[in-house]
Amino acid sequence: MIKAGIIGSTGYAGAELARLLYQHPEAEVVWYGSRSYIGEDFSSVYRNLFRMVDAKCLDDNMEALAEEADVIFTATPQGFCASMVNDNILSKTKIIDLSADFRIKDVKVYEKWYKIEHKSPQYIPEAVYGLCEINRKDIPGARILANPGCYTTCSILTLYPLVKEGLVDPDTIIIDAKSGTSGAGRGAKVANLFCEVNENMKAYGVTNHRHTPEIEEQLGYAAGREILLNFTPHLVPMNRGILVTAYANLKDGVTKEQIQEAYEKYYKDEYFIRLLGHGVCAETRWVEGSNFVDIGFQVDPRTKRVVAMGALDNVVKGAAGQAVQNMNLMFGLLENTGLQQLPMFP
Ligand SMILES: NC(=O)C1=CN([C@@H]2O[C@H](COP(=O)(O)OP(=O)(O)OC[C@H]3O[C@@H](n4cnc5c(N)ncnc54)[C@H](OP(=O)(O)O)[C@@H]3O)[C@@H](O)[C@H]2O)C=CC1
Ligand SMILES: CC(=O)N[C@@H](CCC(=O)OP(=O)(O)O)C(=O)O
Repeated sequence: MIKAGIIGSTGYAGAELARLLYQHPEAEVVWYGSRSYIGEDFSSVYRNLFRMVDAKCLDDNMEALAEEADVIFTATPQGFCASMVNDNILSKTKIIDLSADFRIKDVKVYEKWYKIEHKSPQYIPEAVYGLCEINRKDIPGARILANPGCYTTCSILTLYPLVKEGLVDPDTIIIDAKSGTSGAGRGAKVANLFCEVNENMKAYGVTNHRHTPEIEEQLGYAAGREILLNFTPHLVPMNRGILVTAYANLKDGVTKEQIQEAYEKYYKDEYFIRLLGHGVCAETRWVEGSNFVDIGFQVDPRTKRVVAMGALDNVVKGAAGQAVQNMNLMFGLLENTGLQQLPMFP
């Protein structure tokens, strides 16, 4: 059994990790880390796991946890993992970080967009960006695994084959994305109060959302050069779900058949990517609670653009599910072990 510790287990991403790992046949949680609930029953905070999890919340002492765990998940705010990681911890355990601390290779870019000083830039070069469908071969050997963001996972997977195959002009990409409110975490914030979110929709982070450089970096690797794009997130009154609608100019003569072929080339054998085909719109309700990403597209012959659409559950494939998928790869398990939950509906 893989012994797993969760730092930040009482947040939305951490609690989803607890749910998924409870159902995982090859892993057990040995540490439910928290900051505000130390000493309280984990299942009194998350009663969906009442009578399932019989454990008290512990602190966030990663040194002590490293003695017990084969892998530590840090489902904590930006900056926490980078401020804690050290050689001693890494000599004893692996880290899967759900924050952005090790996602961006250029520390100056991280510090500019996140507006915090990176406390351990020496570990950035070795960290592996854990977008399994694209970086699978690098994941098994990782000591520090940077789990991609929720918007970024959906945006990159939706556009990757089109950029990699040179079917679109990468300088024309516009990503319009929507997220359910759990994407903002459990911490109390006025902007996330019921009356602020319910019956409302709004864009935020326009031209400056911190996921922009992460998407640009990864799609830049696919394009073979630096790219700039527009990414506009929106908050919508749902609990879970990310929907990406991405636009790009097609290169001359590119057909919908070529686009379909590109998606199939990269994803036809991917368990977690469901290709919907031309003319089918991805919907968040069909992936809720699962680790699936649904991708559809439509070519507009009038404007010579493609509109590509992706949907995922932000706390599953966008966070905890992808983190477990990465753990499976790091420990030599089948990638979908413990991750075969079907989407729930209604
Ligand atoms: N929510 C989502 O959809 C996604 C989240 N992520 C990332 O996952 C991480 C966690 O996000 P999320 O679960 O939404 O956040 P939450 O605010 O819901 O939870 C944060 C967790 O971290 C703990 N925590 C808060 N501040 C500190 C601190 N200073 N030191 C140590 N622990 C602290 C909290 O403890 P306590 O509850 O005890 O106060 C809680 O367990 C973030 O980096 C986020 O960017 C990534 C993809 C998607
Ligand atoms: C709805 C909402 O507020 N979403 C968060 C992003 C989700 C997240 O947790 O960020 P990472 O994926 O980078 O870890 C935001 O826009 O800041």
